[in-house]
Amino acid sequence: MPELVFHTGPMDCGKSTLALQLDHTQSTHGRQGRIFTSRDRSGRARISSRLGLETPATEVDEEFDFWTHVIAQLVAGRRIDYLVCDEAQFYTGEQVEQLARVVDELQIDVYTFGILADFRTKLFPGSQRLVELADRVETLPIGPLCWCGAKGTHNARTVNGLMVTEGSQVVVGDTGAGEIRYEVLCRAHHRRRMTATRARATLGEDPLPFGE
Ligand SMILES: Nc1ncnc2c1ncn2[C@@H]1O[C@H](COP(=O)(O)OP(=O)(O)O)[C@@H](O)[C@H]1O
Ligand SMILES: Cc1cn([C@H]2C[C@H](O)[C@@H](COP(=O)(O)O)O2)c(=O)[nH]c1=O
Repeated sequence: MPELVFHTGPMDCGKSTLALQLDHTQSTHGRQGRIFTSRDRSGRARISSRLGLETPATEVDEEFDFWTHVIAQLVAGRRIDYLVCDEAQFYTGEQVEQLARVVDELQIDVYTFGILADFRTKLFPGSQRLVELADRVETLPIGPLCWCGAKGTHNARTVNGLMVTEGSQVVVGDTGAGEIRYEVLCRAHHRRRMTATRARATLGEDPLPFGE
């Protein structure tokens, strides 16, 4: 049975890497896929992984229609067995519904990848619709750690080093350096706005995971 699968986890847990691995495995076994992304960090229409792998992808903007796109390819005589869809948190609810229709009516597997929630812990619309419609939601097994050593579960946004809880839902960025950056924290430290920088300033150079 074809499936709509949502692979999710916080930033930097290996989603894009898994998307590329999945495409590689499927294509080396003779299956024909199509690759999509939306607002990749690289600034180009590509799936790019922090491990260094990348591959061209079709950019999904707000106007993009998966159903029309796939039908056009099939009508032109091209075969499609599966779709790989990265940064799916940025898709609209309607686009996720189109993906579900592609699975149900065209018997095409759809593998989606994206973060669940934004820096305010609110679900992205695309992710919410995927949780509602997917046949399976898979959480990646390995993820980043909070500075305290606990499992990193929540995405924090920092502006000039300070964690913020207001602003646009979408600001493309990375977990490395930069004026606006992201840091994955455990829930307790996200709730207390205790980033690694703040922990160092408050608790000393080598903060222990207790008593802040
Ligand atoms: N040099 C490296 N060697 C091994 N793993 C790495 C290296 N650089 C990054 N990673 C791993 O790559 C993963 C991030 O991959 P990526 O696919 O970009 O994540 P996501 O799409 O979830 O943001 C992390 O698990 C990180 O530990
Ligand atoms: C938390 C959060 C993230 N984003 C952006 C930042 C990145 O460009 C992507 C996530 O990419 P990754 O491959 O999972 O690392 O989402 C955002 O726009 N708003 C947010 O709140």
